[in-house]
Amino acid sequence: MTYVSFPVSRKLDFTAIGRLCIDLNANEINRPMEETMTFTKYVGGSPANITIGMSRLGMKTAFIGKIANDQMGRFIQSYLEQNTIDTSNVVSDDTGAVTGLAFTEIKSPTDCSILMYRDNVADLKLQPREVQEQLIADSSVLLISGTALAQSPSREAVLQALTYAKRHGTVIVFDLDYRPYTWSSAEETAVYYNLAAEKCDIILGTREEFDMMETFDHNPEHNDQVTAQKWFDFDAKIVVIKHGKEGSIAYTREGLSHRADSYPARVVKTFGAGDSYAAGFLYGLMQGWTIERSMGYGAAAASIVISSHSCSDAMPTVEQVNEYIARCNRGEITV
Ligand SMILES: Nc1ncnc2c1ncn2[C@@H]1O[C@H](COP(=O)(O)OP(=O)(O)OP(=O)(O)O)[C@@H](O)[C@H]1O
Ligand SMILES: O=C(O)C[C@@H](O)[C@H](O)C(=O)CO
Repeated sequence: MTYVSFPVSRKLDFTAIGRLCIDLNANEINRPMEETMTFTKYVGGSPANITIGMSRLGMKTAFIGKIANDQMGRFIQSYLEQNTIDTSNVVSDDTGAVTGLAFTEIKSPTDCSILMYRDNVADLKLQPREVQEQLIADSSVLLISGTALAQSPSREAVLQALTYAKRHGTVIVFDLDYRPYTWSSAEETAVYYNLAAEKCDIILGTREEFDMMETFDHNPEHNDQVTAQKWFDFDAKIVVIKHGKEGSIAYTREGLSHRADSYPARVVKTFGAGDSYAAGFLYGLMQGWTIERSMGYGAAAASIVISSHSCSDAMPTVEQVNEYIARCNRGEITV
Protein backbone atom coordinates (compact mmCIF):
# COMPACT_ATOMS: atom_id res chain seq x y z
CA MET A 1 0.00 0.00 0.00
CA THR A 2 1.26 3.50 -0.86
CA TYR A 3 0.67 6.02 1.88
CA VAL A 4 2.47 8.98 0.32
CA SER A 5 2.94 9.60 -3.40
CA PHE A 6 6.33 11.13 -4.03
CA PRO A 7 6.61 13.10 -7.28
CA VAL A 8 8.83 11.24 -9.74
CA SER A 9 11.40 12.45 -12.28
CA ARG A 10 12.43 15.52 -10.37
CA LYS A 11 16.04 16.70 -10.42
CA LEU A 12 16.32 16.35 -6.65
CA ASP A 13 14.97 13.75 -4.25
CA PHE A 14 15.25 15.77 -1.09
CA THR A 15 15.75 19.38 0.01
CA ALA A 16 15.84 20.64 3.59
CA ILE A 17 15.55 24.18 4.92
CA GLY A 18 16.89 25.41 8.24
CA ARG A 19 19.95 25.49 10.35
CA LEU A 20 23.51 24.78 9.45
CA CYS A 21 25.69 24.81 12.53
CA ILE A 22 28.78 23.38 14.13
CA ASP A 23 28.79 20.54 16.66
CA LEU A 24 31.76 20.44 19.02
CA ASN A 25 31.60 16.99 20.53
CA ALA A 26 33.56 16.22 23.68
CA ASN A 27 36.55 13.99 23.08
CA GLU A 28 36.96 13.03 26.73
CA ILE A 29 33.64 11.29 27.18
CA ASN A 30 31.90 10.00 30.29
CA ARG A 31 32.61 13.16 32.26
CA PRO A 32 30.94 16.55 32.75
CA MET A 33 31.64 19.54 30.51
CA GLU A 34 33.59 21.24 33.31
CA GLU A 35 36.24 18.52 32.96
CA THR A 36 36.18 18.30 29.17
CA MET A 37 39.19 19.92 27.55
CA THR A 38 39.01 19.06 23.84
CA PHE A 39 36.33 18.73 21.23
CA THR A 40 36.06 17.53 17.65
CA LYS A 41 34.37 19.81 15.16
CA TYR A 42 31.59 18.50 12.90
CA VAL A 43 28.88 20.07 10.77
CA GLY A 44 25.66 20.03 12.80
CA GLY A 45 22.08 21.27 12.96
CA SER A 46 19.31 18.73 12.76
CA PRO A 47 18.12 19.44 9.16
CA ALA A 48 21.75 19.50 7.99
CA ASN A 49 22.36 16.13 9.64
CA ILE A 50 19.27 14.65 7.98
CA THR A 51 20.32 15.97 4.56
CA ILE A 52 23.80 14.51 4.97
CA GLY A 53 22.13 11.23 5.96
CA MET A 54 19.96 11.25 2.83
CA SER A 55 22.96 12.02 0.67
CA ARG A 56 25.00 9.19 2.18
CA LEU A 57 22.07 6.89 1.33
CA GLY A 58 22.45 7.90 -2.30
CA MET A 59 19.67 10.47 -2.62
CA LYS A 60 20.07 13.65 -4.68
CA THR A 61 19.89 16.42 -2.09
CA ALA A 62 19.99 20.18 -1.65
CA PHE A 63 19.93 22.60 1.27
CA ILE A 64 18.31 26.00 1.77
CA GLY A 65 19.94 28.02 4.53
CA LYS A 66 22.20 30.85 5.61
CA ILE A 67 25.79 30.60 6.82
CA ALA A 68 28.07 33.12 8.48
CA ASN A 69 30.59 34.83 6.24
CA ASP A 70 33.55 33.39 8.13
CA GLN A 71 35.78 30.32 8.43
CA MET A 72 33.01 28.28 10.11
CA GLY A 73 30.52 29.15 7.39
CA ARG A 74 33.03 28.14 4.71
CA PHE A 75 33.77 24.88 6.54
CA ILE A 76 30.04 24.04 6.50
CA GLN A 77 29.66 24.90 2.81
CA SER A 78 32.62 22.81 1.81
CA TYR A 79 31.50 19.80 3.92
CA LEU A 80 28.06 19.90 2.27
CA GLU A 81 29.68 20.01 -1.16
CA GLN A 82 31.97 17.08 -0.32
CA ASN A 83 28.80 15.17 0.53
CA THR A 84 27.33 16.03 -2.90
CA ILE A 85 24.65 18.30 -1.47
CA ASP A 86 23.55 21.11 -3.81
CA THR A 87 24.42 24.39 -2.03
CA SER A 88 23.11 26.79 -4.68
CA ASN A 89 20.55 28.05 -2.13
CA VAL A 90 22.97 28.28 0.80
CA VAL A 91 23.44 32.02 1.12
CA SER A 92 26.08 33.90 3.02
CA ASP A 93 25.13 36.44 5.70
CA ASP A 94 26.35 40.02 5.26
CA THR A 95 25.36 41.44 8.65
CA GLY A 96 28.14 40.04 10.84
CA ALA A 97 26.03 37.15 12.18
CA VAL A 98 27.89 34.13 13.54
CA THR A 99 27.69 30.35 13.21
CA GLY A 100 25.66 28.53 15.89
CA LEU A 101 27.76 26.24 18.08
CA ALA A 102 26.55 23.13 19.91
CA PHE A 103 28.96 21.85 22.57
CA THR A 104 28.03 18.35 23.53
CA GLU A 105 28.51 16.99 27.01
CA ILE A 106 28.69 13.20 27.13
CA LYS A 107 28.52 12.25 30.83
CA SER A 108 27.48 8.68 30.09
CA PRO A 109 25.80 6.86 27.21
CA THR A 110 22.41 7.80 28.68
CA ASP A 111 23.23 11.20 30.12
CA CYS A 112 24.09 13.62 27.32
CA SER A 113 23.28 17.26 26.92
CA ILE A 114 23.97 20.07 24.51
CA LEU A 115 25.20 23.51 25.45
CA MET A 116 24.15 25.90 22.71
CA TYR A 117 25.70 29.21 21.67
CA ARG A 118 23.07 30.78 19.45
CA ASP A 119 23.13 34.56 19.86
CA ASN A 120 22.95 36.43 16.54
CA VAL A 121 23.19 33.24 14.48
CA ALA A 122 23.24 33.35 10.69
CA ASP A 123 20.81 30.47 10.20
CA LEU A 124 17.89 32.42 11.71
CA LYS A 125 18.55 35.34 9.32
CA LEU A 126 17.41 33.57 6.16
CA GLN A 127 14.98 35.91 4.35
CA PRO A 128 11.82 34.72 2.54
CA ARG A 129 13.04 36.36 -0.68
CA GLU A 130 16.21 34.23 -0.53
CA VAL A 131 14.27 30.95 -0.79
CA GLN A 132 14.41 29.72 -4.39
CA GLU A 133 11.00 28.53 -5.55
CA GLN A 134 12.53 26.59 -8.45
CA LEU A 135 14.67 24.45 -6.14
CA ILE A 136 11.57 23.38 -4.20
CA ALA A 137 9.70 22.75 -7.46
CA ASP A 138 12.61 20.53 -8.54
CA SER A 139 12.54 18.42 -5.33
CA SER A 140 10.34 15.45 -4.49
CA VAL A 141 10.52 16.26 -0.77
CA LEU A 142 10.96 19.42 1.30
CA LEU A 143 11.91 18.88 4.95
CA ILE A 144 11.37 21.66 7.47
CA SER A 145 12.49 21.58 11.06
CA GLY A 146 10.88 23.43 13.93
CA THR A 147 13.81 25.49 15.16
CA ALA A 148 13.81 27.58 11.97
CA LEU A 149 10.34 28.81 12.97
CA ALA A 150 11.63 30.31 16.20
CA GLN A 151 12.51 33.78 14.94
CA SER A 152 11.95 36.14 12.06
CA PRO A 153 12.98 36.31 9.26
CA SER A 154 13.79 32.57 9.20
CA ARG A 155 10.21 31.87 10.35
CA GLU A 156 8.75 33.64 7.30
CA ALA A 157 11.33 31.99 5.03
CA VAL A 158 10.08 28.55 6.13
CA LEU A 159 6.43 29.55 5.76
CA GLN A 160 7.22 30.84 2.26
CA ALA A 161 8.99 27.56 1.44
CA LEU A 162 5.82 25.72 2.52
CA THR A 163 3.77 27.84 0.12
CA TYR A 164 6.14 26.95 -2.73
CA ALA A 165 6.04 23.26 -1.83
CA LYS A 166 2.25 23.25 -1.81
CA ARG A 167 2.18 25.07 -5.17
CA HIS A 168 4.41 22.44 -6.80
CA GLY A 169 3.13 19.27 -5.12
CA THR A 170 6.41 18.71 -3.25
CA VAL A 171 5.89 16.31 -0.33
CA ILE A 172 6.45 18.18 2.95
CA VAL A 173 8.09 16.50 5.94
CA PHE A 174 8.13 18.21 9.33
CA ASP A 175 10.79 17.08 11.80
CA LEU A 176 9.62 18.81 14.96
CA ASP A 177 13.14 19.31 16.35
CA TYR A 178 11.94 21.33 19.34
CA ARG A 179 14.78 23.18 21.11
CA PRO A 180 13.24 25.30 23.88
CA TYR A 181 16.15 27.76 24.18
CA THR A 182 15.40 29.37 20.81
CA TRP A 183 11.81 30.22 21.72
CA SER A 184 10.41 32.92 24.00
CA SER A 185 7.27 31.17 25.30
CA ALA A 186 5.40 27.88 25.15
CA GLU A 187 2.38 29.61 23.61
CA GLU A 188 4.42 31.19 20.81
CA THR A 189 6.02 27.85 20.09
CA ALA A 190 2.76 25.92 19.94
CA VAL A 191 1.08 28.48 17.67
CA TYR A 192 3.82 28.45 15.03
CA TYR A 193 4.40 24.70 15.18
CA ASN A 194 0.68 24.07 14.66
CA LEU A 195 0.49 26.57 11.81
CA ALA A 196 3.29 24.80 9.96
CA ALA A 197 2.15 21.26 10.78
CA GLU A 198 -1.25 21.86 9.18
CA LYS A 199 0.49 21.95 5.80
CA CYS A 200 2.68 18.86 6.20
CA ASP A 201 2.34 15.38 4.72
CA ILE A 202 4.62 13.54 7.14
CA ILE A 203 5.25 14.64 10.74
CA LEU A 204 8.04 13.14 12.87
CA GLY A 205 8.43 13.93 16.56
CA THR A 206 8.88 12.62 20.06
CA ARG A 207 6.03 12.34 22.55
CA GLU A 208 7.41 15.39 24.40
CA GLU A 209 7.49 17.43 21.20
CA PHE A 210 3.87 16.61 20.40
CA ASP A 211 2.95 17.47 24.01
CA MET A 212 4.41 20.94 23.46
CA MET A 213 2.25 21.33 20.33
CA GLU A 214 -0.84 20.35 22.32
CA THR A 215 -0.57 23.32 24.70
CA PHE A 216 -4.04 24.46 23.58
CA ASP A 217 -5.53 20.98 22.99
CA HIS A 218 -7.27 18.44 25.14
CA ASN A 219 -5.20 15.24 25.28
CA PRO A 220 -4.74 14.71 29.03
CA GLU A 221 -3.53 11.13 28.61
CA HIS A 222 -0.96 12.11 25.95
CA ASN A 223 -2.53 9.53 23.69
CA ASP A 224 -0.54 8.97 20.49
CA GLN A 225 -3.62 8.05 18.46
CA VAL A 226 -5.39 11.28 19.48
CA THR A 227 -2.27 13.24 18.55
CA ALA A 228 -2.03 11.62 15.12
CA GLN A 229 -5.73 12.02 14.32
CA LYS A 230 -5.52 15.77 14.80
CA TRP A 231 -3.09 15.99 11.87
CA PHE A 232 -5.06 13.63 9.62
CA ASP A 233 -7.84 16.23 9.78
CA PHE A 234 -5.37 18.51 7.95
CA ASP A 235 -2.90 17.27 5.30
CA ALA A 236 -0.89 14.60 7.11
CA LYS A 237 -0.66 11.07 5.69
CA ILE A 238 1.82 9.67 8.22
CA VAL A 239 2.55 10.77 11.80
CA VAL A 240 5.49 9.12 13.56
CA ILE A 241 5.81 9.38 17.33
CA LYS A 242 9.25 8.40 18.62
CA HIS A 243 9.84 6.94 22.05
CA GLY A 244 13.63 6.74 22.34
CA LYS A 245 14.97 3.25 23.02
CA GLU A 246 11.38 1.98 23.28
CA GLY A 247 11.04 2.45 19.51
CA SER A 248 8.48 4.35 17.46
CA ILE A 249 4.90 4.17 16.24
CA ALA A 250 3.72 5.36 12.83
CA TYR A 251 0.06 6.21 12.33
CA THR A 252 -1.44 6.51 8.87
CA ARG A 253 -4.41 8.44 7.58
CA GLU A 254 -6.12 5.12 6.75
CA GLY A 255 -6.35 4.39 10.48
CA LEU A 256 -3.47 1.91 10.70
CA SER A 257 -0.60 1.95 13.17
CA HIS A 258 2.80 0.31 12.89
CA ARG A 259 5.28 -0.18 15.72
CA ALA A 260 9.04 -0.51 15.28
CA ASP A 261 11.50 -1.65 17.92
CA SER A 262 14.89 -0.05 18.23
CA TYR A 263 18.00 -1.98 17.13
CA PRO A 264 20.70 -2.91 19.61
CA ALA A 265 23.44 -0.29 19.95
CA ARG A 266 26.71 0.15 21.80
CA VAL A 267 25.70 3.67 22.71
CA VAL A 268 28.35 6.40 22.89
CA LYS A 269 25.80 9.27 23.06
CA THR A 270 22.12 9.49 22.28
CA PHE A 271 21.90 12.70 20.27
CA GLY A 272 21.67 12.29 16.53
CA ALA A 273 19.24 9.37 16.96
CA GLY A 274 16.29 11.33 15.63
CA ASP A 275 18.18 12.74 12.64
CA SER A 276 19.52 9.39 11.46
CA TYR A 277 16.14 7.76 12.07
CA ALA A 278 14.52 10.42 9.88
CA ALA A 279 17.02 9.86 7.05
CA GLY A 280 16.64 6.06 7.12
CA PHE A 281 12.87 6.18 7.41
CA LEU A 282 12.37 8.70 4.59
CA TYR A 283 14.84 6.84 2.37
CA GLY A 284 12.81 3.65 2.83
CA LEU A 285 9.49 5.36 2.09
CA MET A 286 10.97 6.90 -1.06
CA GLN A 287 12.08 3.44 -2.22
CA GLY A 288 8.44 2.35 -1.96
CA TRP A 289 9.11 0.08 1.01
CA THR A 290 6.47 -0.70 3.63
CA ILE A 291 6.22 1.59 6.63
CA GLU A 292 7.52 -1.21 8.91
CA ARG A 293 10.59 -1.81 6.79
CA SER A 294 11.25 1.94 6.51
CA MET A 295 10.95 2.38 10.28
CA GLY A 296 13.32 -0.53 10.84
CA TYR A 297 15.81 1.03 8.46
CA GLY A 298 15.57 4.33 10.34
CA ALA A 299 16.06 2.53 13.64
CA ALA A 300 19.17 0.72 12.34
CA ALA A 301 20.63 4.00 11.01
CA ALA A 302 19.94 5.56 14.43
CA SER A 303 21.77 2.75 16.21
CA ILE A 304 24.81 3.28 13.99
CA VAL A 305 24.91 7.02 14.72
CA ILE A 306 24.42 6.73 18.47
CA SER A 307 27.23 4.16 18.55
CA SER A 308 29.53 6.79 16.98
CA HIS A 309 31.12 10.03 18.13
CA SER A 310 29.44 12.40 15.67
CA CYS A 311 25.99 12.93 14.20
CA SER A 312 26.64 14.20 10.67
CA ASP A 313 29.90 12.43 9.92
CA ALA A 314 28.57 9.09 11.19
CA MET A 315 25.54 9.06 8.90
CA PRO A 316 25.65 5.63 7.24
CA THR A 317 25.54 4.48 3.64
CA VAL A 318 23.10 1.83 2.36
CA GLU A 319 25.87 -0.79 2.63
CA GLN A 320 26.58 0.17 6.23
CA VAL A 321 22.90 0.00 7.26
CA ASN A 322 22.43 -3.35 5.49
CA GLU A 323 25.55 -4.73 7.14
CA TYR A 324 24.42 -3.48 10.56
CA ILE A 325 21.01 -5.13 10.20
CA ALA A 326 22.66 -8.38 9.06
CA ARG A 327 25.05 -8.34 12.03
CA CYS A 328 22.15 -7.73 14.44
CA ASN A 329 20.20 -10.58 12.82
CA ARG A 330 23.23 -12.87 13.31
CA GLY A 331 23.34 -11.86 16.99
CA GLU A 332 26.71 -10.15 16.65
CA ILE A 333 25.46 -6.87 18.16
CA THR A 334 23.27 -7.41 21.17
CA VAL A 335 23.40 -4.35 23.44
N1 LIG B 1 19.29 4.11 23.45
C1 LIG B 1 18.89 3.73 22.23
N2 LIG B 1 19.21 2.50 21.76
C2 LIG B 1 18.84 2.10 20.53
N3 LIG B 1 18.14 2.87 19.67
C3 LIG B 1 17.76 4.10 20.08
C4 LIG B 1 18.12 4.61 21.38
N4 LIG B 1 17.64 5.86 21.47
C5 LIG B 1 17.01 6.14 20.31
N5 LIG B 1 17.08 5.08 19.46
C6 LIG B 1 16.52 4.95 18.11
O1 LIG B 1 16.39 6.23 17.50
C7 LIG B 1 15.02 6.51 17.23
C8 LIG B 1 14.76 7.97 17.49
O2 LIG B 1 15.16 8.25 18.81
P1 LIG B 1 14.41 9.30 19.75
O3 LIG B 1 13.03 8.85 19.99
O4 LIG B 1 15.29 9.46 20.95
O5 LIG B 1 14.38 10.59 18.85
P2 LIG B 1 14.89 12.06 19.15
O6 LIG B 1 14.54 12.45 20.56
O7 LIG B 1 14.41 12.88 18.03
O8 LIG B 1 16.46 11.90 19.06
P3 LIG B 1 17.58 13.00 19.39
O9 LIG B 1 18.19 12.50 20.66
O10 LIG B 1 18.48 12.94 18.23
O11 LIG B 1 16.87 14.33 19.54
C9 LIG B 1 14.21 5.55 18.10
O12 LIG B 1 12.94 5.26 17.55
C10 LIG B 1 15.13 4.33 18.15
O13 LIG B 1 14.97 3.53 17.00
O1 LIG C 1 20.63 20.28 16.08
C1 LIG C 1 21.63 20.89 16.50
O2 LIG C 1 21.79 22.11 16.41
C2 LIG C 1 22.71 20.09 17.13
C3 LIG C 1 22.86 18.85 16.36
O3 LIG C 1 23.73 18.98 15.30
C4 LIG C 1 23.25 17.79 17.29
O4 LIG C 1 24.16 17.00 16.70
C5 LIG C 1 22.02 17.11 17.64
O5 LIG C 1 21.44 17.41 18.62
C6 LIG C 1 21.47 16.11 16.73
O6 LIG C 1 20.10 15.96 16.91
